[in-house]
Amino acid sequence: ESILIKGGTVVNAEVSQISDVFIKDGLIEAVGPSLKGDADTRIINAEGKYVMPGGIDPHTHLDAPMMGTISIDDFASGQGAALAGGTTMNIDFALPIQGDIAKGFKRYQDVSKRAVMDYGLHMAITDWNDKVSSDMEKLTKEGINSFKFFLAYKGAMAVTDEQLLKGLRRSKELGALPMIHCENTEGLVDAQERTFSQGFTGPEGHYISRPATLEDEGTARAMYLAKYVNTPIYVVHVMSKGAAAEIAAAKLRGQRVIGETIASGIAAEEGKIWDPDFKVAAAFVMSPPIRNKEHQDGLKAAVAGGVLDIIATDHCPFNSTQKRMGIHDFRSIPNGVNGIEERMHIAWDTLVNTGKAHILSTRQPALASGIITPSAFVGVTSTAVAKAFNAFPRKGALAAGSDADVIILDPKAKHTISASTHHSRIDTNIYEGREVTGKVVVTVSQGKVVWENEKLNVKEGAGRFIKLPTGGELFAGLAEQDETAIARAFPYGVPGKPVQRDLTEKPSRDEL
Ligand SMILES: NC(=O)NCCC(=O)O
Ligand SMILES: [Zn+2]
Ligand SMILES: [Zn+2]
Repeated sequence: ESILIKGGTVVNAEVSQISDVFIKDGLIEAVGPSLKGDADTRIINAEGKYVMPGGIDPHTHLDAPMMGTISIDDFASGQGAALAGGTTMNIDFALPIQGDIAKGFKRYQDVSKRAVMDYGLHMAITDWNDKVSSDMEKLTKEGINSFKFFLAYKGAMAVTDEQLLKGLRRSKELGALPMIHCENTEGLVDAQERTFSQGFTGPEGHYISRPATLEDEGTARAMYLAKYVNTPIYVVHVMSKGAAAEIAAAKLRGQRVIGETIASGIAAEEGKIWDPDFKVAAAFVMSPPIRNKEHQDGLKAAVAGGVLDIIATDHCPFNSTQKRMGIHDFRSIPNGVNGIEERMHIAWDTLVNTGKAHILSTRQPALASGIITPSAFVGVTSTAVAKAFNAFPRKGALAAGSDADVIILDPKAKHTISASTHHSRIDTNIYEGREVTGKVVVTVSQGKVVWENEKLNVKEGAGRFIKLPTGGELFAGLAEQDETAIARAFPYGVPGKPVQRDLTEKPSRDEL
């Protein structure tokens, strides 16, 4: 089976130019001008459209057991939604079973059998003991190269600083990337109790009890601990401008930090969590919370300026019946919003659709209003993810030899996002009624057209588990030592050796 996409503007993270793309047997065979196919090649005309690597969403929770229920999209429905929105690979967060990561991995091997597109897995670490530590190594051999730590959800998934430090050290030893949900665990509990006792029991209580300061602190702390251990680190779902500023500061002091924001963080309508209709308000409950325009503008500027490297979704959908578990107490509303289908459109409409972007070549700090180019769009939605998790250039590139995960986006096509037409199983949509310009009209996954003419054509089980290797550029040249070792090497006395002192002489009473 082969496909020739002709005459589109082919966009990679570094460059875009009018070109053809020839796809054969699941791979990109050639990218260049005036390509010819085989006798039976299907030809798709892409003139006036953008041809881009399929999106990679590194932050999803499909079939995820959380807060006493399970997220409503499984691998089939969630990935179907992804493909309809131009995302051709996701990296999902596998969760342990009662702290046991080996058991958790087995569960995800099972539930992911329904996959309709390629996927990878991260593993969350919610407890610390010798078995977790040794199972981490086993999982890296199975194709997991990242471990997630939550500094929130006390009493459930949260880790202490002590556990985090051990986890950071072990991750580094294995060449695996630690990913952190950054909030101040104890501060949240304090704020939730105070908020609830003041009578804010509804969804707005969730927002009130998660001030940006607690996210900013968690972000700074996680990054300083990563600096201390001297490991690369990935900050998930940055939702506050202060947290983005902390990431900028860490990058400036030379840390290897990858900052991720999410579609809802930059573009969900602010204030909806105060809606008098519980169903509407509860749909917006996620952590850290969706913040106001000031934060959203700060996050967009951080993306445009290269402080935040990736736009993901944190797609963790719960139906309105599931959200009602917290009807009397916001602390019991399952946390999570939709986004896997909307991300590419929301990011394009929010960050590229200005007209001005097309004449600018790269991301520049000067674009502080949050405008990015089509190339930068590909960077933050696909290539940077592939690079962070060592899947590049198999994924995240339109180049000979890469997997044929390709999308065609029509920059003129408009559509209105709605729960009545989306492909996720969730019965609400936080972008309900929003019109976006720029639409993915064709999605090619593993060399096959799976989305065209508004129709999905997918097969359960077709998705492959992409094993992600450890190490790579993020770890290259990284000193093995943590900061105590660096201090030990300080050039006084004999470098690296404890100082020899005469300890026989006791101090006199007067000296004491
Ligand atoms: N973000 C959220 O509210 N739900 C999913 C779990 C997480 O990423 O914290
Ligand atoms: Zn999180
Ligand atoms: Zn998440």
